[in-house]
Amino acid sequence: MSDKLSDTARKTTLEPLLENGWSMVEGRDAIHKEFKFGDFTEAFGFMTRAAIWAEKWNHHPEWFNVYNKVQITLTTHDVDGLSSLDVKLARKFDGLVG
Ligand SMILES: C[C@H](O)[C@H](O)[C@H]1CNC2=NC(N)=NC(=O)C2=N1
Repeated sequence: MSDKLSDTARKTTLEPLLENGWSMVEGRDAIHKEFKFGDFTEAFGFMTRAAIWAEKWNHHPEWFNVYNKVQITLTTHDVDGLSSLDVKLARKFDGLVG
């Protein structure tokens, strides 16, 4: 389990994600990003790789897929808000497509 992100951590670790396509979800302490791929196979390939990391770190995305798009919301249900695990997973997901 991870603590809710401190104000300092939000500046240092969340800010870079918000400059890289992630945005705050309105009304929730959560971040969101839409990933777009060439087709469904590529999108599902990404989801498969992402799922393996999520399971390894026991931290799971809320996500929605249609064809070549994957919309992802990250938050930590155990603390009812963002934690360092969300930052860690967001960075990993960005890395999988980068
Ligand atoms: C019992 C189990 O460890 C918890 O429910 C984990 C599983 N995956 C999780 N994923 C996310 N996103 N938030 C959590 O609080 C969380 N908790």
